[in-house]
Amino acid sequence: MEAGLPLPSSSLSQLILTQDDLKKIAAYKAVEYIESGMVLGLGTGSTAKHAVDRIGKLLRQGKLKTHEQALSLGIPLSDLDSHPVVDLAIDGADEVDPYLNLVKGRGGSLLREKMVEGACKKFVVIVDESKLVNYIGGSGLAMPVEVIQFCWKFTASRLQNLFQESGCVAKLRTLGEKAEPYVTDNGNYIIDLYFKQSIGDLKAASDSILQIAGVVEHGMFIDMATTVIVAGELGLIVKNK
Ligand SMILES: O=C[C@H](O)[C@H](O)[C@H](O)COP(=O)(O)O
Repeated sequence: MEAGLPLPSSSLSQLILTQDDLKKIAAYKAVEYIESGMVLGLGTGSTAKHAVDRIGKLLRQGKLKTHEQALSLGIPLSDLDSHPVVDLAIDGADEVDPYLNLVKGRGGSLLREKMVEGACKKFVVIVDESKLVNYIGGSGLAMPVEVIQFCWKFTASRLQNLFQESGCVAKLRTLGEKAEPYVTDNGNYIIDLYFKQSIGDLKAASDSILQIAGVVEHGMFIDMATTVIVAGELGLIVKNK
């Protein structure tokens, strides 16, 4: 589907939609939350990309206005040093649980996103319905932990031991045939944790992970999302905290 604007929810079931179409529909819906002059936090990934494209287009059309010089897409860039309070962040996620807790970072970005999204007044998450899980880790896919390179095997083993009861397996994230370690935009490695069962209390799990020296940050975004927009075959669902 060539989506210009998202279709009304009732129309979605009459079309064959790809996963990328659903991501675009969720992203365009989130852009409706933006007002001129807001300080925005924009994430990375295939879903957030649609939101960034849409914002760029609206700026170029003059439908959203800013007071600053436009950069490549017409979106002026800043950082938390200059704008410590962000009005609205829009970003994708890898998992969303029923309480709107998230897993992020399967694309390699979690630390900077957590800093920005932790500083925002509203955090709107955009996902297609494949991202919904019953519990964090429930997809069977990775929960990433960013660690410093020094003695990463030691850190990985401590992480795995922490969640032994949940059948945790910790793996260094690698790239390509040579299996070179993936290096984050902060120069760190990522240890991906795979769980066979729920890890239970997420806050307690978070605290335990962060207490390990060598851990920089993890990909659980607990109690941070204020709204989650889910696009599925049957339409759009907006879940609010
Ligand atoms: O590491 C990447 C970010 O956390 C992304 O927001 C997350 O992986 C979701 O990406 P996508 O929208 O491509 O599924």
